[in-house]
Amino acid sequence: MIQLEQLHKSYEVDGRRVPALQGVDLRVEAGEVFGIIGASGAGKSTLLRVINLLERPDSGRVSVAGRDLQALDAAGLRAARQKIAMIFQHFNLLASRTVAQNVAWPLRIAGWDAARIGPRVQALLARVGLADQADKYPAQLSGGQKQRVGIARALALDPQVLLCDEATSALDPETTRAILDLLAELNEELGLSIVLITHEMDVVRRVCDRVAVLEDGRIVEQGPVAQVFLHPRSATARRFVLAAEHVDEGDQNDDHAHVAGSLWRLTFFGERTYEPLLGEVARQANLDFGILAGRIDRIKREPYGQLTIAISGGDQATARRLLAERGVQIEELRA
Ligand SMILES: Nc1ncnc2c1ncn2[C@@H]1O[C@H](COP(=O)(O)OP(=O)(O)OP(=O)(O)O)[C@@H](O)[C@H]1O
Repeated sequence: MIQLEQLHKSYEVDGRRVPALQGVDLRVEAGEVFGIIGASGAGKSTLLRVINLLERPDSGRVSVAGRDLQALDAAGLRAARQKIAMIFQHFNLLASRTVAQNVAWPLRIAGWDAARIGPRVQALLARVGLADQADKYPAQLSGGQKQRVGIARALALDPQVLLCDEATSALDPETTRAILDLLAELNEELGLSIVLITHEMDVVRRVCDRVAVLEDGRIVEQGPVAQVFLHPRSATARRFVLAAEHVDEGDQNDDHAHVAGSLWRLTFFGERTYEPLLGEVARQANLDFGILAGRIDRIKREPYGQLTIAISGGDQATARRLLAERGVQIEELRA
């Protein structure tokens, strides 16, 4: 669906070239929700804006739905962009227009008849839960409602791709969740491919299928969210995961240094997460364990659990075998 090859982009700042993208290769499949996570200045916005050529790369190829965007003339690019919609952190609504007029905007620009615009706008507003807000002005709406207007406007011309530029960063946690749920529904209902950029791993965990970690204009890690979230390989990915878990690694290491026994990190995935595995294995292997840290939650819809335990006594080899047989992944943090 989206294929980016060897993208390079730099900006000129005070006579110096500042690199923003340094050889990015990325493929997003049709119907996928793809997250790009990175710190401030990593190049996320630049990368997102290259996908619809709002930003032209210095070199590299951009192809969307099988079309090479750089080969299109102005009219061709305008047509292609109708299928690549975008929503923004600060919503970018027209303050002097009503909600309905904001949503109608792309339809008017695309030359729709007035008679078709009204029903289309009503249907879009109903879909995002704003059927009764059509005549309000943006200033009269909450942040979450403004983003819903942004989403309705983005969907107006039936896009194939939705680019989300930190779309929930200005929202509180509850509203963030509601907007992410809406995006997930639209992804499923419409088969819409979504690319979102964020600096929050929790956003990735809730909605994305795959994620790429961007650092200094380069992708340092990418893969399915479960893999990157539960077993991050790069220092950057690890930092984002720890931030999402509200864990201070230094404090945690200090705490664990005072605990006797072996330290294991266990990862459960899928429905097994809720089974009473640990007690059963401890009894069979005749060992004692204490839980030092842990979390049970979901990655998109899949439950997972990750527990750090201290083990003493018993038969560790048997415990290891029994856990592995039950699909639990074991990392030995300390023998
Ligand atoms: N229009 C511009 N002119 C000059 N430099 C720019 C411009 N846009 C981005 N940059 C620089 O390019 C680099 C990447 O910026 P970009 O905005 O893509 O990163 P980001 O990961 O989206 O950061 P943030 O989360 O802070 O928005 C940074 O060094 C930034 O200062």
